[in-house]
Amino acid sequence: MATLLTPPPKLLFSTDSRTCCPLQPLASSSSSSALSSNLSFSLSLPSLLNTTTSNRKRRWRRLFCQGKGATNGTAVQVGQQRLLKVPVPNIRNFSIIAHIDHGKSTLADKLLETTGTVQKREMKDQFLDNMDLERERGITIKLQAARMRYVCDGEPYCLNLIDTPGHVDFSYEVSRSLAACEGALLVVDASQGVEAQTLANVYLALENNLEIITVLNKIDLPGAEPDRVLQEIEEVIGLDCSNAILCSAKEGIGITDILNAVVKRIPPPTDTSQKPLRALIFDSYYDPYRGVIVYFRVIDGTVKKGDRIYFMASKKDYFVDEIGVLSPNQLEVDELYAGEVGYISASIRSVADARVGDTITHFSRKAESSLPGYEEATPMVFCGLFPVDADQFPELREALEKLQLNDAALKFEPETSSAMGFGFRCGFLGLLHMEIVQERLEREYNLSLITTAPSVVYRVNCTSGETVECSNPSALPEPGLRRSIEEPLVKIEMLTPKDYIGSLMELAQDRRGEFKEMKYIAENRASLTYKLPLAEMVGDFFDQLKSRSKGYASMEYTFVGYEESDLIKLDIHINGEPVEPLATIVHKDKAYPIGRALTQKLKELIPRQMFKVPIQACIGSKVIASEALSAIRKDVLAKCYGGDITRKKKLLKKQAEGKKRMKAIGKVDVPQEAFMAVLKLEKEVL
Ligand SMILES: Nc1nc2c(ncn2[C@@H]2O[C@H](COP(=O)(O)OP(=O)(O)OP(=O)(O)O)[C@@H](O)[C@H]2O)c(=O)[nH]1
Repeated sequence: MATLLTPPPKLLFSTDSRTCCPLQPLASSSSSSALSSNLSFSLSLPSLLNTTTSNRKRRWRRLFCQGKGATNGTAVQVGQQRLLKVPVPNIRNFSIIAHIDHGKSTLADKLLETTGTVQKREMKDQFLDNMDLERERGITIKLQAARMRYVCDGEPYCLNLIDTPGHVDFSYEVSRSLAACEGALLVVDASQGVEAQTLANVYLALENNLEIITVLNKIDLPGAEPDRVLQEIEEVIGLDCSNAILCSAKEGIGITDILNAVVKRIPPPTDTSQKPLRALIFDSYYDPYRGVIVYFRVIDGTVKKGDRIYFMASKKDYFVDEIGVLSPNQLEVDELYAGEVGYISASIRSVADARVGDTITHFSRKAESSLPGYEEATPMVFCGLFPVDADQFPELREALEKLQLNDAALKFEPETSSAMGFGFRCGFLGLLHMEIVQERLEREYNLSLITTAPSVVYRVNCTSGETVECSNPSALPEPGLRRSIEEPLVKIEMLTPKDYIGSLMELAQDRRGEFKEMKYIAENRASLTYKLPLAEMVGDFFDQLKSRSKGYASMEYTFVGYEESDLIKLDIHINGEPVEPLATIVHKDKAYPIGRALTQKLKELIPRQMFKVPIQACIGSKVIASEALSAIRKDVLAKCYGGDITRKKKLLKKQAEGKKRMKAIGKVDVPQEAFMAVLKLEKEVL
């Protein structure tokens, strides 16, 4: 067994990136059939390190046996370059763009399978969706890339596929991965047609001057209407659909047509290997053994192992420890050239140092300018995270620090709350990002958490002329110190069948939406555009949109800036004392209904005390809603049956005085369930 665990001969892999496809078993001739055979040796050392020992043994054994079989006569000539040359004109870099659930990941899987990049027995659904969470939710959260080999008209090609996340929260990542490509497959569900994110993603692709190949997916479904949907694409997006490809990713129909179209219609990268290095980072993740692994596309120049590289936005420099391609497992090579896609490991400590969109260049021969489009991650949605068990605070800190290594967009700072103890105020890109982080904390780090209602970042213009950003109502400057408050706004586009237009307009108007435009994009479908405060959207807007349209409407939003608004801080006082964790920033017009709902809910949830407890919603010192929790009363008259009335009055007076004293010194403990229930209510009402 020990022999099986010795590393495989490195010669099994070519070390020239231009010829970096793994060695192929040498069939009787070097014909294209040999070239198109499956990648038997697509394992790299790093990918093996990521597997369990028994898995590793099994994989080594397979590799070893295959290698042995090969040297025994039929297949591989180890050590000689018997490999496919892939010159730059034979490289195609493309991405798949689609609305959520239109079949992007399924199609990516089929492409990998058809090109033999992943063998059928290794195939599990959504191969590129690595995280458990992604598989369970059926959505792509992190980007993945894969290098495929395909022979078209006897000519071998290297196709680099970059899978993109489909959710609006990650549109920056989508835009960067598109910037790394020359073309894109636009996948549209033949039964559903154009949806909000189809449009948003197409616009991103057009901005990046990509060649777009239209693919109608799910034509196997009985409800598929390819002709109608093609017409819709032509009318709404303005793309010529005469050469659109009909496909069923599930049934494997039309997959070779797609691969041929990628080769024939998407232009190859331009060969700018002589220029100083410029490589665009389109993804990065943290590996506990090797530090950050950066996925990038070389735009100009070349990069090789041992080079000293420089990140132009983070201004940090590193030596390249390892460089390779993704096939889709990491496969080490010596050098990568302009036009190619690969990964680098350079002992980088945190993904924040190698952010998506940053440009890699050589330390000694820096490029004149960085690649355009880099943006810092700005969290848009904030919430407080508190451990249910206060002892878990250090674990929560550690878990957040670890997650942050892998997620440059996650921001957090410690927060203390009288009701919930020690916790963190965390910033996220959007609601899905927030849910993912919460779920990963609970699942991967075994923490049980209380989450406060999500809020947004307000800009407070103070009387001193200073502007402060505030995401926490309790940190809002006093009314006397602030001149105005600005809130973030988004432009939201909803695509809906015409039957639900009224109901969605009502929803947007209820949420302080400002109507912008309505257009019919097809006979039965309309697009509604509103300008809406982000704070109104972070609640249950998306759920409401789905339930009011029976699931048929879709939406997409973009941040459009800050605007001054009539916002106030709504405080909750219990027994005359303000309870900070229950304070919220709300629009003046909504303060009354929210105040009423909160006080009523608290009345139900706080246990009765020995004295009367007023529960009030206040704006500054003005009470706008009030409820009273009646006191638990001991029947002090029980024992004086038939007694004199003055005796009874005396007893009642004494009781009333006692209660008054109790009230003055009494403290009401608001139970944790009350906080949680109120936070839930806040999410619903806001
Ligand atoms: N009938 C049928 N179902 C399909 C086809 N392609 C995908 N599906 C199904 O559609 C659902 C969504 O597919 P995914 O590949 O996860 O969609 P996606 O676009 O990657 O979704 P996100 O990662 O969330 O953006 C899955 O249940 C697939 O099995 C197809 O050609 N025919």
